[in-house]
Amino acid sequence: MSAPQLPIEAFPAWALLNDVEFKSAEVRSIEGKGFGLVAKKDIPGVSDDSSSTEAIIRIPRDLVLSAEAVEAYAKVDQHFRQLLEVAGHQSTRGDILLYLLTHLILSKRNSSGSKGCASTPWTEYIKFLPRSISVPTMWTSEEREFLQGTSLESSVNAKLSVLSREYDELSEKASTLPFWNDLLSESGMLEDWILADALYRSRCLELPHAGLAMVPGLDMANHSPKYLARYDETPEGDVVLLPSSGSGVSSGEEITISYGEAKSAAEMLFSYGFIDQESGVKELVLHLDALPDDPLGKAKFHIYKGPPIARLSLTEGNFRWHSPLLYLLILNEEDGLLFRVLQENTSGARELRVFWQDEDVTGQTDEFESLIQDHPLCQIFKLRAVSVLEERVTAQLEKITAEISYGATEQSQAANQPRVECMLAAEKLRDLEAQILQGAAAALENEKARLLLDARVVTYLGSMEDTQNEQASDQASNEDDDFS
Ligand SMILES: C[S@@+](CC[C@H](N)C(=O)[O-])C[C@H]1O[C@@H](n2cnc3c(N)ncnc32)[C@H](O)[C@@H]1O
Repeated sequence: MSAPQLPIEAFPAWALLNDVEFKSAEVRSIEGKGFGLVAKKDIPGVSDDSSSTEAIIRIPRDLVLSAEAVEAYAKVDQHFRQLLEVAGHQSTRGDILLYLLTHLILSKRNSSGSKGCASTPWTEYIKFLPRSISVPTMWTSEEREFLQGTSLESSVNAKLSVLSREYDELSEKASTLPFWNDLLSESGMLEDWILADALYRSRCLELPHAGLAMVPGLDMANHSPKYLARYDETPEGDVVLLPSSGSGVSSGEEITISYGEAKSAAEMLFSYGFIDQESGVKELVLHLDALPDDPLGKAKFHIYKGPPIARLSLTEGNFRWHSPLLYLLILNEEDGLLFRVLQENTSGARELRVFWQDEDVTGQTDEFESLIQDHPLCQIFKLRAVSVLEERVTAQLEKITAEISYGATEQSQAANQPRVECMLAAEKLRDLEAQILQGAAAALENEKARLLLDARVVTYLGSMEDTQNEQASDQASNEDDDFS
């Protein structure tokens, strides 16, 4: 059974009952975006004295779903307290997800008349939230195939594996609690966990004091790069939505906020389920593997604690890349990179450590770009990094430009058919990423050509060639000897 929903017409009553002030905005349906906030009168812009700027909406502190609110709920509900004790306290996200899951379950059980956990304003509020969110973790497996060749192909599959593992761990930990054991064994619970994650990802924001949080009412605001409002916390901890510029908002206009100005198309689709047409951010993340036949590959991935990625960006035609890991991946033992397993004197535990030019750099594995700076072969190392990245970019470009068959058609709104909107979102991502990869391939080719002209690289490659020629002639004369 899926959790029941309330019509949005019931929202003003919920807001009134819970002291949420909607002074100059209301929730309305917005074409192609679900619900959104719309100005119900002209809203003046920010005045010079910002303390006199009137809030568009105000949400009392008690309704904000933050780490603090989860703890407070655990104090009033013993079932939730037990769940939090066995499976919570690992991250704010994890605790908020437990709260959302509890409230999704609660909203179903209340409607079927049985007892559950203590009700809160979120028990009703959660019924206004969508049950299907356009983030790719909620796409069907056929719809996810549209992402083939994009940077989201592997990330979405990896995220789904993590969600499934998280749910198994939760069920395992809660199996000692009869109340939760019964509930979590019901069918459809993994889907509710995936829904809770999608709700959190697409609606959570960072407040200056409360930290990561979900704010009912404010989370009805849609995103625009030309946003008209911003949120803040008052000294009392209430959350307010304020006009963000001097020009204010006209009556009937949609009141948008910014979900982050530097997010790439893939990040927007992954977290919010749409790609912002107007965004100028052209960025792409590529996952990196160990180089083929690198005997140190496993050790490098073990010791490197950052994400195994290369970040590519195109800004006004200028290409940049950033990948601390890549500089570690291209170094070898002959260059002066060494791994050692050391034993801790006190605990006896064994620990892997990495050395560069005999210096222990275990704590600096993301600093190899600067660690190699003074090395005589620095330009050679850079050439290796650029060549490896160019190969990775070319391989991705081949994948992304390969034909994929779209099962969706204009009539595909029929049950179980892949949805056209998923196909269109994936196509948009594919086009944007192909553009970035093409720009990257051309720029890396130029960077490689420039490095190949560097005097130190020319000397080094020349000396390598001489050595190879000598070895070849030695081998040839040995072979002559053999035949004589
Ligand atoms: C914080 S909620 C905003 C309220 C939401 N529209 C609703 O109906 O509940 C974020 C979600 O709104 C939608 N959204 C926000 N801004 C959008 C935009 N510019 N274009 C399309 N969808 C948008 C996306 O589905 C996103 O996951």
